[in-house]
Amino acid sequence: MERHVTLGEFIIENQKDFPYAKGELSALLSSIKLAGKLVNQQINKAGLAEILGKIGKQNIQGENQAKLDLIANDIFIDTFRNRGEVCGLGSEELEDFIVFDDDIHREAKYIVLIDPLDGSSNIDVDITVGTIFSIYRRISKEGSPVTSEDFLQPGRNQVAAGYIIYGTSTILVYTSGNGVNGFTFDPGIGSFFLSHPNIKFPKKGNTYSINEGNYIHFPKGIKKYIKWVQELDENENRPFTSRYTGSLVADFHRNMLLGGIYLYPEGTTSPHGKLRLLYESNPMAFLTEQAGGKATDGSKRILDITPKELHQRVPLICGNREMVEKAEKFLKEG
Ligand SMILES: O=P(O)(O)OC[C@H]1O[C@](O)(COP(=O)(O)O)[C@@H](O)[C@@H]1O
Ligand SMILES: [Mg+2]
Ligand SMILES: [Mg+2]
Repeated sequence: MERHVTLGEFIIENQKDFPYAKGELSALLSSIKLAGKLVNQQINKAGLAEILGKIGKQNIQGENQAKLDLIANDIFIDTFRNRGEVCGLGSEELEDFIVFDDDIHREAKYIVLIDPLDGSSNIDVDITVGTIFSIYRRISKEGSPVTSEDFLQPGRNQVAAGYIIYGTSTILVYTSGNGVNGFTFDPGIGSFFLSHPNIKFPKKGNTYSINEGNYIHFPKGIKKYIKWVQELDENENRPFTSRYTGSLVADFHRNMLLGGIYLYPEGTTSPHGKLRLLYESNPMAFLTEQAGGKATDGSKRILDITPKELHQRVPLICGNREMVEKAEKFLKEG
């Protein structure tokens, strides 16, 4: 019988990829695995536990926070606070960075940025949502105060990134710079098992994911790209298929497995698009590149953008390399 590898075993087995590793990154990935299980449990019973709906308050982005946004946020903060791998955290649901300033955490090496619940508009209608995470090694010396510089590193410095998708099944997908792997949660056993080894974008894709409801606000190049994907050309498998769920994690996961492109461009009403660089675009860009795809803001590599603030937004175009380059070409021509 084929041996099913658990996520825990896989993390330990792959620790050897990190010459300086003393196990903290492995422990941190295990903390994320634990928090993911706790969030999954809440989501699965959301309709029964009166944790659907909004809390009647807005987060720093001006979005009405869902109860599950905060529940997921608290689960991750408590998990990191109770374990010693993280010295600082940034979250979509928190106005500012959190620094865990106590004897244990002050010596910790890692900074984590999270989108505790991605696709919040889909929570109450039972459509797939997710959690997105991004991990950096701090720049400041262990034991010294954590600075904003530790948080505002370019995406290319990420040591690991991934997401947990709470869909038909719950899957944790991550990279630590050595390919992308996916692990499916078996609720009967309570463990994640390797189900999607070494994920790569298929050679060709023919799915595009964009909120066409914003069409009038899009730059000319994006409007032209949408027209182009909808034209008939059997050689190029066009027209492409449109798929957009309103959950970045869900659209990204599908496009990475089946081939496709996700676009959230800038627009007249949102000059920098909607998605946040630190806890949405950077982790997805790291995964994209590790799976053989491309991720840009329309011209610049996402991972080379130097962040200026925690909730900074950037346009995101990511997916099959060929498809992204086509969109960039239309944008350049304008
Ligand atoms: O409704 P819109 O404007 O198309 O935005 C949908 C996009 O916004 C997001 O919901 C933003 O993420 P949050 O739900 O974490 O705020 C993405 O998941 C999704 O792709
Ligand atoms: Mg999000
Ligand atoms: Mg969110």
